[in-house]
Formats: sequence, structure tokens, C-alpha cells
Amino acid sequence: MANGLHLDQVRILKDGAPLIEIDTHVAPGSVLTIMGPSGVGKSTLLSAIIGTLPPAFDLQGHVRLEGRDLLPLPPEDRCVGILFQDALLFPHLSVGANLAFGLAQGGTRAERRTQIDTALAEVGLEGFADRDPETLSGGQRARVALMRMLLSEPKALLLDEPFSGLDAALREQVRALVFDHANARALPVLMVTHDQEDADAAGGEVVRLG
Ligand SMILES: Nc1ncnc2c1ncn2[C@@H]1O[C@H](COP(=O)(O)OP(=O)(O)OP(=O)(O)O)[C@@H](O)[C@H]1O
Repeated sequence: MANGLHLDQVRILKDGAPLIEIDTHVAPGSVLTIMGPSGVGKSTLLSAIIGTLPPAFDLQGHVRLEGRDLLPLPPEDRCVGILFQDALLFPHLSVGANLAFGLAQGGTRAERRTQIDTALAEVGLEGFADRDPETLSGGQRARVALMRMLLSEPKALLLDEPFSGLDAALREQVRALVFDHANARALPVLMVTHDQEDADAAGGEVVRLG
């Protein structure tokens, strides 16, 4: 079936030697969790999907998203959103300007401002548009990073240990928020984690590499 994210016989080689092999499908609105020891190639797999595979690696197989073959496309055309462990915001820009980076070009200034305000309200951050990212808590930064990514209207979401920098209570909250938003948009989600609780909370299939 064309829907969702397909990794068809994907093999990644490092300096010519096989590193990982994976053949799987993530349906819209579901989460596939990838676990495995450090260095096995989990982050490398995500970089292959977003189109930033370092030159030491070779990729074989196919990655398809909603029926489109991703590998020939440049990163900016792949429509894949990613969140990392550190919710990296541009420190010299306001929260609103950070969010504007996620927005497609076009629309009036007022329309863009409305989209930004609506996104902030969706995650309980009304009135935060003019704030300096440095003044936000870890959980607030994670929310802004989530909305910046979602404003770019991705068709799939990749998560690379995105909750591991947060303390336990916050981790649970942010995790639920990310999964809820992904589910509401019927996005296929591929999550890399070391944490069994993340995998349990995701509730989907778990693939163990290595
Ligand atoms: N840019 C790079 N150039 C060459 N080798 C790299 C590069 N990035 C990572 N590696 C190597 O590729 C292998 C896979 O790394 P990767 O970061 O994908 O592992 P991982 O499973 O995500 O590990 P961790 O759980 O520690 O994050 C490791 O041996 C790593 O040292």
C-alpha cells in the first residue's frame, strides 16, 4: 500500500561494510520504535531518510513516503520532520521568528502572525511569540520545536531521542503532546530511543537493531 512510510530493503553500509538492514512500513498515525545498542546506526538511518547521510555511508534500497520515492529528492523536498534530543531553537531569534522558519512562504504578514499565534495557543504558549528562546524552560522549548516542525506540514515525523533531555514528569507530558499531534495529523512516526517507557508509551511495533 502506498500510504505511510516504507523502508524497502534499506541497507546502510559504512566504509563498504554492512551496518544495518531494515525492511518495514509505518502506517499513517502509528509509531514504529527503533531500539538498539549505541553505535548500531539508528541516527544514521534517520539521516538517510531526511537526506543528510554523511559521505562515509552508502545507502541501498528504497524509502517511500505516501508513494513518493524520497531518495532522489533533496532534503528540503522530502516533507519529513525531525525532532532531536535538544530542542534546537535559533537563539538570536524570537519564538515567533523561530516558528516562522517552519512556515511555507506566502501569505500576508498578518496571516503568518495568525498561524504563529494559533500554533502557540495549541501548545498552551499564548503570548509567547515575542519571547527570547533563552527565557523558556526545557518543556516550553520542546513545544516550540514541535510546532515549528509541524508548521512545515511534514508528511512523516522522525524522533531521535527527543525526550531524553527532559525530567520524568515533563518527559511524559511532552511525549503525549508529540504523539497526540502526530496522531491528529495521521503522520507515520519513526522514533529512535533507548528508553523502554518511550516504546511502551508509543504502543506500536518495536524493531531492535544490532
Ligand atoms: N559522520 C560520520 N562519519 C563516519 N562515521 C560516522 C559518522 N556518524 C556516525 N558514524 C559512525 O557510524 C556508526 C553509527 O552511528 P549512529 O550515530 O548512527 O549510531 P546510533 O545507533 O544512533 O548510536 P547512539 O545510540 O549512541 O546515538 C557509529 O560507529 C558511528 O561512530
